[in-house]
Order: sequence, then C-alpha cells, then structure tokens
Amino acid sequence: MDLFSKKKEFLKLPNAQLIYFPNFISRPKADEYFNTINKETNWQHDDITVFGKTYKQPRLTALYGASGKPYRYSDIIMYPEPFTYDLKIIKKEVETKSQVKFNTVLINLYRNGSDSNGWHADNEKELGKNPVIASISLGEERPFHFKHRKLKTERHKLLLQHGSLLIMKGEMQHFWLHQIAKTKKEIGPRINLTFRKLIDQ
Ligand SMILES: O=C(O)CCC(=O)C(=O)O
Ligand SMILES: [Fe+2]
Repeated sequence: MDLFSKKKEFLKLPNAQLIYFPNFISRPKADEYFNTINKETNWQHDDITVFGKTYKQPRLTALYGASGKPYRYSDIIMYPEPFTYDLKIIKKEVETKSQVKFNTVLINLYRNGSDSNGWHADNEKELGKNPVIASISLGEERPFHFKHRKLKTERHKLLLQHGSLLIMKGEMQHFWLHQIAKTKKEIGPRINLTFRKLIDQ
C-alpha cells in the first residue's frame, strides 16, 4: 500500500512516526549534490558475514562525522572522515527541518537495481533508545519498504524521490524493519544519506 500522497507529509503509524518531504531539495541542487557526492566520496565495499558465510555488501558505503566515533553495525566497523562542504550544508538544512542535531552521516550508493539493503532496523546501541534518523535520497527513485515486527497487516512502501527527506522517529527502530529491495528493472544509481546522532554509551 502506498501511504503518502504528494502533499501528505506526516504519518503516525503504530509505534512509529514517519515524516516525508518529497521536495526537500530543489531538482537542480539535488542533481548537483548527486554528482559531487558520487565523485568526491571515498566509497568502501565491505564484506559482511551472514550465518558464517562472507559476502560483499550489495552496495557501497561511506561514513562521515564530527565525533570521530566509529560506527558498528552487523560485523562492520566504520571510521568517520570529516564532513565535506556539501555534507555540512545538507546537515544544517536537515537539522533545521527536524529540530535535531546530528553528528554522523552514513552514505549508501546503490549502483543499480542489483544493489540493495536487506530487512533491518537501525537499532545499534550507539544510536540510543528512540533515535531520530533523517534520510536524504538523491538519484534514481527506489521504494522504501517497512513492516511492523508483530502486526502483520502493517506493511507499507514509500517511493523515495530525488531530493526527498524522510524522517524516522519514535519507537520505529524497535517495532519496525525497513529495506531497499533489489529490482530487475534497468535503473541508474541512487545515493542515500542517513543522518544519525551517535552518543556516548
Ligand atoms: O537507502 C535507504 O533509503 C535506506 C538506508 C538504510 O536503511 C540504512 O542505511 O540504514
Ligand atoms: Fe536503515
């Protein structure tokens, strides 16, 4: 089910809040950010181990941050590079909109439809109890799928447009899983920036 119309921006789900701004960044600006971030980022291609088997992650990633704190998820440890000029500007805009300060951005590059991000929650300890995560999409549109862990009818998708901002908050990371699925469609690359706040534990 598609939950959001072009205009509707706020949705209260059971145990979560999602706020979607389809036109957060203007089209020319979003094109420019896509190109510079694509070119300037020092992309990593990490291995992940699932049930004892090691694979290449099905996307490229990078971590930028002001805290210097490493970020651990699955069995990967990432060390942040300092924010670039563009990332600082985007971070400021996102902070103004969300009224939250972030100190880290995890960047994903989905090179084509074979790249993906499997079902997961952003529930690492260093994000704290009910993290606010602000996610910017640039480039090819991909559906964001999310499902409640227990309420089986709560399963939705939202098309993440070029230049959009999606804010996940409330108890979402405890009660819901999300993914970017593979597709057989011939599609181009997409960059996703997820702003997060890492805290001391
Ligand atoms: O690419 C996206 O929109 C989602 C990325 C994501 O869920 C993550 O990096 O944790
Ligand atoms: Fe995530």
